[in-house]
Amino acid sequence: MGRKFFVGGNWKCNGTNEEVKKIISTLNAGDVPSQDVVEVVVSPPFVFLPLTKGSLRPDFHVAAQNCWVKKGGAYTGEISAEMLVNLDIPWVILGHSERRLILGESNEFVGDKVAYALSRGLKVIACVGETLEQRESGSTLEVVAAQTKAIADRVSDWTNVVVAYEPVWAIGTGKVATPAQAQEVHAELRKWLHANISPEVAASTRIIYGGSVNGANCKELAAQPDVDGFLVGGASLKPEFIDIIKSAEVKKSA
Ligand SMILES: O=C[C@H](O)COP(=O)(O)O
Repeated sequence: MGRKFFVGGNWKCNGTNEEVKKIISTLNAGDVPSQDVVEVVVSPPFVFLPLTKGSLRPDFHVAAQNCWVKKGGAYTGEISAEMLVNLDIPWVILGHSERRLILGESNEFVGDKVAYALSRGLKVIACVGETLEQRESGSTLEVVAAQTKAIADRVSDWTNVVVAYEPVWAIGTGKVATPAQAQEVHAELRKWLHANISPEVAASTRIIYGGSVNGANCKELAAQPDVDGFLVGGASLKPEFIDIIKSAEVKKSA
């Protein structure tokens, strides 16, 4: 089953109103492959979601960077899945390592969030990935399997899930995983999905890579058989994001 290349841009906690408008106009002017070749989703901070949704080209989609774990209510500072649905925001990023590590989101909490967001009709970019310490101690696969299992325990339909493998040591550090390192973990994750969910889910679920992806390293990473796209942080704020989207062409010609 063909997996459409997926490029997500996670703007994280960056941008002013003016800067966001500038990023959007750069994206809108970008010459990129068609939607048949690549799915593009950008994720501004919550406050810029309406502006982004309202002015972004129609072939690019929008994601929130997080949402609450259950129905909204007395949860000060949170944004519910229902609110995102109400604003017609189709995607949400969940389990980003910055939320796991800085805000203490556990595997189970992330799993609950993924299940709830899917139940409300959102599509989810679910992030997994090991720290440097975990990699150096040889527990990378164990860590990403446990993170994925917590989601799998709560989710039966994977149609609307994209898994983002983001080694924490590569995020925002300029220290990108080598294509071989990324391929190794992606292949293992796919094997895990095959053994623990189904061959169909393993074959159809997109596993994207995140961590210091830029215009210069994206093509080599995209050429790896189990790399189905990217979740881009820093470079998604820059014009080179267009080059990263274009790396989808590598897959087309593969
Ligand atoms: O969500 C995106 C990742 O955290 C990657 O961030 P980065 O491209 O700035 O390393």
